[in-house]
Amino acid sequence: MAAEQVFIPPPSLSAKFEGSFAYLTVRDRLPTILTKVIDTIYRNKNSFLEKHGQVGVDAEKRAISFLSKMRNELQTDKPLLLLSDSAEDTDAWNRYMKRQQDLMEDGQPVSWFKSPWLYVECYMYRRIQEALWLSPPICDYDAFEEGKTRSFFESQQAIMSLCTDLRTILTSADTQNKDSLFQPFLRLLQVSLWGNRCDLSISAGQENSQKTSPMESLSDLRPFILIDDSEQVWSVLMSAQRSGGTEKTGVRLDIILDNAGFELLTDLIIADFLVSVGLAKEVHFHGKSIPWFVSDVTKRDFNWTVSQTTASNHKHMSSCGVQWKRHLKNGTWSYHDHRFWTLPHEFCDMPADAADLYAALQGSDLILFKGDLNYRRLTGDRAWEHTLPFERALRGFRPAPLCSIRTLKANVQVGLKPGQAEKLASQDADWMTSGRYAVIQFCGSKE
Ligand SMILES: O=P(O)(O)OC[C@@]1(O)O[C@H](CO)[C@@H](O)[C@@H]1O
Ligand SMILES: [Mn+2]
Repeated sequence: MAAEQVFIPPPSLSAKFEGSFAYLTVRDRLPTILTKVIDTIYRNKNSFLEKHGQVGVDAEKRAISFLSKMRNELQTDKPLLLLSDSAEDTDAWNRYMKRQQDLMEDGQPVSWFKSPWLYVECYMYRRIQEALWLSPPICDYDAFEEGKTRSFFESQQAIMSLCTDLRTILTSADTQNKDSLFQPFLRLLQVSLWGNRCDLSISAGQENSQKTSPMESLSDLRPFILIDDSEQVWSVLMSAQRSGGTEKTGVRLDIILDNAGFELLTDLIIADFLVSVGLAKEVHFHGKSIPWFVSDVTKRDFNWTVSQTTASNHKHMSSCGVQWKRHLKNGTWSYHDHRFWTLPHEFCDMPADAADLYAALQGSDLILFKGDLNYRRLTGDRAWEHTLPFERALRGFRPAPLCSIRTLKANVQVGLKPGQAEKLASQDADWMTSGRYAVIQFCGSKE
């Protein structure tokens, strides 16, 4: 194979690089998150007692002992351990550890500070789940639920104004003149983008809800969008219109969800808009099968959010909720939670390691990937040159036209113009990790 065809990607971000964002995350933020999980389980002792009797209290102690042991391993950079629960993905996790072990230099064991950041961070959340699965009868306890529901309740004003905006847009929408829908589309896409700032992992669980209506701040936030491929997303939506003909027009849209709370509302809002005006004929939502990165959406969060919205005494919120329940009931909307979304793999591994999911996504016309962790997995969480084209960083992960909708909270970013990163770094040292900047970054289907 000619030399230029051998494409060796740069190293994975890792805590082995002292002082790096990965290092600070593994040293400080992950132990903080883990301690909050332990405290939450401890505070729920009485409810476990009421619900399960003494076995519930024994289970609480058992889970806390597993988690405290893991925290010590993390803080003293011990080797990662094979998973010992017998879940559907246990073998996949343990095979992945072997893969990572084979990549370690000098035969060092895989460990918290020496292995790739993406791997060890995902591994921590899966070990939290292992601690609960090994502690019946509290196996299905979600230690992050309080934070996720609080984020929903404390974003009520923003949610109400967003639902009101949607009803206003739909009341005045001229669905026969699709071009007239471009501006509302742009606004709702940016609302969904900025909804990604409300994530409880970057805040290590600190309250991080949306207080004001995002619609009013879009123009102020516009300069912070470093890449804006909204028009390319729009042209994918319009192409389905032109080939619409007589049958039901609109794309099949897949949204790879990120955070519960306000961000999930923004995703449901734009999905409802696209279906209601005929730009999408079906929407597949993809969430997580276990609690993940503190605030990521699980099936329970998804269903709870739709029900809460429906039950609201705010008329526009409740009418949105009623409509969303209708979409779910008639199959226009569907929810999926494939295991791959809570594995540590880079997305370029999906064709080999989750061929069924990759094949399913190939049936999509447009895939929206929400958030920072999805961006890290799309690009492999590697120290790429900032000007590398996005499709190169995807390394063959091209199931369908896709777009990352992401606020920057980790130091990986590609597809920038020459000089753009240098200018940003001169203005704002932590431009890649503060969440102040964002991208709407598109990659079309393979030529
Ligand atoms: O995917 P999200 O919710 O936008 O962000 C996830 C995140 O907060 O967690 C990791 C840091 O702990 C980073 O990927 C990112 O900062
Ligand atoms: Mn998240």
